[in-house]
Amino acid sequence: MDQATPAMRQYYDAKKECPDALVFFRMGDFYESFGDDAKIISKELEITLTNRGKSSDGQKMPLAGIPYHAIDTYLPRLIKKGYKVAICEQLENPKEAKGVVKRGIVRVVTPGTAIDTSIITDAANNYLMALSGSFKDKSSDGTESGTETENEKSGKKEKKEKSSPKMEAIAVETFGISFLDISTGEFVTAQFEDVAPYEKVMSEVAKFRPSECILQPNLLKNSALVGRLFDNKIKMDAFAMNKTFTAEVKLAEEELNVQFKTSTLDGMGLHGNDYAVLAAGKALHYAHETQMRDLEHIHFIRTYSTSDSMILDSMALRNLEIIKNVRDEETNYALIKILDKTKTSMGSRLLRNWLLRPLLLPQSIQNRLLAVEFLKENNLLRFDLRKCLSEISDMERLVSRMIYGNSNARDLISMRNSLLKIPEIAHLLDTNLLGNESALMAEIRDRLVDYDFYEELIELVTNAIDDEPPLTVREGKMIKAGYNAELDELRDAAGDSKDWIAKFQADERERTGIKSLKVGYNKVFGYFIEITNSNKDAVPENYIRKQTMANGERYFTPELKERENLILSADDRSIAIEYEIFREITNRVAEHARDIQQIAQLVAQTDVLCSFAEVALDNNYVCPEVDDGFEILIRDGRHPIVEIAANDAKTVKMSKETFVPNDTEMDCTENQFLLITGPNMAGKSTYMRQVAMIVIMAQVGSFVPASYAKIGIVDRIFTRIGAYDDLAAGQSTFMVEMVELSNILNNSDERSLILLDEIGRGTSTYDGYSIAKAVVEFIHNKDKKGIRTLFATHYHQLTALENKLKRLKNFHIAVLETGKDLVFLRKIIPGATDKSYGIHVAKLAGVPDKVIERSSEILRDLENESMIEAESEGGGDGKKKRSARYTQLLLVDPSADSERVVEKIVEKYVPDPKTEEVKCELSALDVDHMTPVEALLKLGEIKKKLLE
Ligand SMILES: Nc1ncnc2c1ncn2[C@@H]1O[C@H](COP(=O)(O)OP(=O)(O)OP(=O)(O)O)[C@@H](O)[C@H]1O
Repeated sequence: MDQATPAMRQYYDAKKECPDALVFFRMGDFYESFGDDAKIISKELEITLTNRGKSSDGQKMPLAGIPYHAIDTYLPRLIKKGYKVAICEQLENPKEAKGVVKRGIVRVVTPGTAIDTSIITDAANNYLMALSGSFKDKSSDGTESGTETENEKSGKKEKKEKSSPKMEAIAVETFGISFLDISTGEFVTAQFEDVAPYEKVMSEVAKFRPSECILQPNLLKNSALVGRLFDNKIKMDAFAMNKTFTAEVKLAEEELNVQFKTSTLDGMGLHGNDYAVLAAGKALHYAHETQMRDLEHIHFIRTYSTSDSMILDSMALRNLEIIKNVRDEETNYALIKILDKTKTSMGSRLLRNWLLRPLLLPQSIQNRLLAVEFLKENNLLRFDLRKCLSEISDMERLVSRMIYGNSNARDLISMRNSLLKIPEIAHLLDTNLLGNESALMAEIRDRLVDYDFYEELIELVTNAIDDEPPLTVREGKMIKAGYNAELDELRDAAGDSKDWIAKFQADERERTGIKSLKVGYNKVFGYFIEITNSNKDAVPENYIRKQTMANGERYFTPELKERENLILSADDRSIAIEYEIFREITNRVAEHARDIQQIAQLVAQTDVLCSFAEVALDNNYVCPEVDDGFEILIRDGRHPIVEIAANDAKTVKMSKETFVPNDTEMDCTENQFLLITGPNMAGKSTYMRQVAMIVIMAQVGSFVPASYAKIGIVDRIFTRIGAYDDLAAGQSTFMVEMVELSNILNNSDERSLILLDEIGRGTSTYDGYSIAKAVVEFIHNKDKKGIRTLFATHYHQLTALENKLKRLKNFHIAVLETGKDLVFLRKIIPGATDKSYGIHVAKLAGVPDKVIERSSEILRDLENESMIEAESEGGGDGKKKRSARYTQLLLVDPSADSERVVEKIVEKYVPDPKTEEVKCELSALDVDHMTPVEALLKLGEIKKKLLE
């Protein structure tokens, strides 16, 4: 290292300071990296690896360099792959004692702290997650391997949850979790106790979708937890715990107090919640460490609890396709995509937050619903509001960029234009709110009216910044004429200089007689006189050669050089002044960060509510009634996604059937447990999901796809749908099913809504059936009031339970057998069915005929042998009973609506005897051997027959 250049030494100093980061070292117009960093960068970015200088052991150093202006292209590629990058620049004080340019780390970029627009997407938050906790590892010797906890007795108690046996091996006793989005300033924290880590942590991860997680070191021993975080592509690292737990908590508390300018965290609901404090403190510390500046826009931390809103765990989010669809994990055909017609990124982010946290208080839900109703009814207002909203930029992120010093003059213009719209929105609301149509919209209006600071900012930016400023601050020409006297003088001088140059060119042409003589300028050579080769003989003696070209020479004169110095120093000076003014203005805006963030939230709310109104109109949704009761009444309910997908398919002329609406009637008395049977592909899962989605939409404050809906508050939705394994946690498909089931059985109560789809199908028929039956009985009898449950099954014998369990009702999805074909009616009707038509569906799916025929044969044998004995209730001949019940279900006793559908389908599909006869006659004709007259006579005969 002795032979290393000063630059190289500085590089290694930076590396020491940030050993886990790839260091990008600014050298002139390039960022360079050396050694192992260079090798990684060259490989990941596919750029050439060269060698430079010598390291301490005399070897050449690998070097990788990227042009500094290309950093925005290359950096995101590394960050998205999970790397941490330290950027080294020339520091403010450029000269060291011996005239060496001093460079050092100016910022560190990591996946969870990136603010660059090239890395993060507008419509989503970018969260850093911090996780602290103690856990008992009972899987080995039964000793606790977590941190010693002096404060375990303290803290807010979450709803106690029982962990499943498998989970106990890694049961967390207490943990703190914090999420920080430094691009918007959003900061939240929570503490949970006595929970199974998978469910709680993973459901928070599913909601916040952090890009990076810093963990208390002991948690890294929890391989199942780490495995799941890894599966979610989250960059993980341990945070430092250099002192005892108590001392670290104290430090975290101090850091938070300094940030929020408080002396105690009590007012923030953090008192005694040591793990939450530790997680929040570490997240904030990490943000400071990477950003290396004050983070004034983080001025508040919200302590939350999972019981503040409906609990939607990772399974519910996945199974109900709330944020992403199951097929390709994208937002297409996910509920969020259908509800999100927002005009601003802030609105889009808020909508996501609302959707992940449906409300529990009927009054708060009612407030949102009334606002949606008001906006839906006032078409002109909604149109005008949405027009205003579409002109508002992402104020949250703009103000953050100003705080980070990452903004440009265009950001100031965007901020000004956005602020200009605020009084317009307030005015629109004011003139349209005549009475008490919507308390929420009135509150938004009143709060918007209260702000007046922005008038001054609007004026400042309007007076100072050009309406179409350049992209980069250092290009100059962003400050308007007349704003700064010195700048105006310098610009005048530059203008004079232009005249001077023009005159100089004219004079020289005359003096030399060279008509093509030209005075030009470029960044490398400055001002020059260009003479073509054919005129070189006429060049005067006082011209000094500067550069040789292919077709001529470039010269300068002492006089031209003197003018050049004058012009360039004036340019430098004016750029410096412009930059100074720009900094002053962005600082002024940043001083109002807090107010701007609050305005941004009000704008976001207006945007989401307008979006709900728009969606309700477009899709014919209705306003649900929401109350504290236990009823769920839905008339003509539709699945919001399948309905849209069906319509989309129709518009592109793919044959997709029209969605068939269905009713739902649930309560905690007679219709607490709906046991749904029906053939494969009939629509059982779709129906169950649609009920849950309507409940979620209603509690979010959105209108719902139905003609009427009344929802008794649900505080948690449990789903057990579909089959998949969790190899990271060492669990088979059936094990996953049972772990989820145990979570449901242990933690559901009368306020829950449970969706169970084909419980027990992952094991032998006998085991599966036994489990399914026991589960039905358990849930039915669990709470005094009963738990609202939708249970789909192919174990038809379970339907006999209707006679035993008073709150259980059988329903089935009707189908119609027409000869060999099966028509899906998609209509749920009371009663049970006992056929799955699995072989029909297999045939539809293209399973070879041989297999289909053989399956039918086996099925016949099995039915004859009665492989699974029918429940003894009812007795009699199973087969006979089955077909009798089936016919009865289709043709007798369906609800009025069902009747209509059945009639329609029968009309369409059941063959008319007359038509059948004609068909037979037609197919028997040998047209090749008929004369035209015979054919015409036959046609007349057929026509007559049909008209009879
Ligand atoms: N009400 C409906 N209207 C129109 N199409 C529907 C309706 N319900 C379901 N479908 C269509 O039927 C398909 C199958 O539905 P679903 O998966 O709910 O059936 P299932 O009864 O749960 O089947 P399985 O028992 O095989 O799991 C859906 O993908 C959807 O396209």
